[in-house]
Amino acid sequence: MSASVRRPLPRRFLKVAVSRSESELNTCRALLSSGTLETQLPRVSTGCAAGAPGRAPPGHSPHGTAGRLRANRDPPVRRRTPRGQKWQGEEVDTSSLAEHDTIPADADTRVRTLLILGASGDLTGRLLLPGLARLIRLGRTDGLNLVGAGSDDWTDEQWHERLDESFAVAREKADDAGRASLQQVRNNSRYHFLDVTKDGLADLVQGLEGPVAIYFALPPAVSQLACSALGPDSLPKSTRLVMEKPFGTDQASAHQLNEKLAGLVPEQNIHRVDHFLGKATVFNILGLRFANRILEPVWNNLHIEKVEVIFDEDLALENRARYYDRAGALRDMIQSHLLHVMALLALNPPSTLHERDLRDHIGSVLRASTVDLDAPGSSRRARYAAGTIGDREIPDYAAEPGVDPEKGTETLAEITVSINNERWSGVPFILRSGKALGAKRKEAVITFRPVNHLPVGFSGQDEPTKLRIGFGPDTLQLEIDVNGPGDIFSLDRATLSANLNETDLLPYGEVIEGVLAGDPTLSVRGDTAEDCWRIVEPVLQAWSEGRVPLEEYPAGSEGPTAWPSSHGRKE
Ligand SMILES: NC(=O)C1=CN([C@@H]2O[C@H](COP(=O)(O)OP(=O)(O)OC[C@H]3O[C@@H](n4cnc5c(N)ncnc54)[C@H](OP(=O)(O)O)[C@@H]3O)[C@@H](O)[C@H]2O)C=CC1
Ligand SMILES: O=C1O[C@H](COP(=O)(O)O)[C@@H](O)[C@H](O)[C@H]1O
Repeated sequence: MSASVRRPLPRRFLKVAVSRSESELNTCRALLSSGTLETQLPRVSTGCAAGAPGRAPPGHSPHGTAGRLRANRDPPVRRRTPRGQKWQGEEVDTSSLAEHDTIPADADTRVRTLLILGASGDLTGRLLLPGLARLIRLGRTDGLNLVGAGSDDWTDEQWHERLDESFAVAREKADDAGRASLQQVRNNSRYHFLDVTKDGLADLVQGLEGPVAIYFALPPAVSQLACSALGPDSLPKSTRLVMEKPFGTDQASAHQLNEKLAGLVPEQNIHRVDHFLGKATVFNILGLRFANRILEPVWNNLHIEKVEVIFDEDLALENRARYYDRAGALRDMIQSHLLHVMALLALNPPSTLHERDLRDHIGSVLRASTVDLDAPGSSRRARYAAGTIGDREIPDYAAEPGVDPEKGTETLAEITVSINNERWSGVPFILRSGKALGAKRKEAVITFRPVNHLPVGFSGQDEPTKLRIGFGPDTLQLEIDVNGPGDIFSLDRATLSANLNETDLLPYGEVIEGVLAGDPTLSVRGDTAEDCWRIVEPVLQAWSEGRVPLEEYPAGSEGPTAWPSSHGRKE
């Protein structure tokens, strides 16, 4: 059985609006610093984008939730507001806002210049520039200047060639206006030859039209050196710093880096990138959970047996030995991305999708999370050997150029996380990711507990209800038991399927749009970045001490046969 449903993807950002006069805002700031905020702060307007889990008046929606989400786009209830634009909407009490949530003095905080460091690198060419190009094509970059910099002595012409290459797909799909915008950004863009680990970065930024966003598309160690080379107060406070993953190499170094960055600009202006937060389906977990009445009441340890977040790739090393052989699957994917997906699956309902509410809730889940190393199978690791994926011959990982086999880097990792709170105590969250697997499997699977009592008389297999949220293709599948076929007393399996809608942007485009608008909702907050390291560090320690064996699997297989998660794919 299969039913297909398509409906608009919720637009999901809530903004604190700048609808008060500057003098009122200054009063707010003064009250905040004097500590009298709670009783005296004037109420400022906020708005909720369509699809945020706000309340529609009873009877407002003729079509259930989807209708309500659509209705929310129309005044007078709420209007959809692109990120970074002003919102005139209903009033909410902002008395819980902490200092970092205050509205900046400069009402026009939109980034004017995007400076990409590492302009010749792989990330820039393959992911950043194509993500940006789509934003430009759709007219969502609003007079942005683009500047490239790097340690290659490139001319502007060479940089323009790179832009032409990376903008090509967007240009093909663009209308006349989109093509003109892409051409304008490209023609106006300049390249600077710069070793960012030495002096010169601050001077370059000072010479650009601000606010400037500096995107550190650099090897992590180089990014850290570049930040260390920047003296306190060397950058305008409105500067945005965009830090790629991995953020530090462990909890202590992430903490140090946080301190360093805090000396440069306010936390609100630091964007630690996790591009998974820019994936439509990942964020759609919130729409699914909080805009539908049926899920939240059963979304807890009374009804859920286990939660799996799986990201099996059929890609192998792809010439990334220099980075990957030092990182491995646990750091590359689980620490950097899957813990956040887990947090979105597990967080309590936030009051709004404002970054403060949302990131507080994400932080709270991660603070409660641990890996219990004493539990058997709480962490597993393996490395691929030679094999075949489709018609591709994959060499043994250990024999790949640039790999040091002695490092014992894992290409497949799995950990079981406990979220130690009232809602999730006792429910295992199994996070797994790996390379060179026979088939892509990118999904979260929520397995429900069996019914309390199955009426006697049914025949056949009673299987647990499962909800699968696919992260590419973006799908939703609910696997349930039904009667038949043929015999009404027998049980059979049915799957209700929906294709989830895509957004207009690529994940990196979503991330960049947040940066340009000064909205850190899709960025990892500093404390959370440290917590992600804290969760995995005991595992890394146990592995480095050889307490967990490094297993092997042939490239193209499902992973080690003894791992239960190697067999969970839906046929
Ligand atoms: N590539 C990917 O798919 C992904 C990458 N990332 C992250 O993005 C970041 C960049 O990765 P990636 O693009 O793959 O790395 P690359 O090695 O491909 O590119 C790094 C860039 O940094 C430049 N660079 C190195 N040292 C200096 C310096 N001292 N001053 C100025 N520029 C310098 C390099 O220039 P030169 O070549 O001249 O040395 C190059 O342009 C990393 O943090 C990575 O973890 C995150 C997700 C995916
Ligand atoms: O950050 C990373 O993500 C990719 C997977 O993300 P996707 O958006 O390409 O699906 C992964 O292949 C890579 O190893 C990792 O560094």
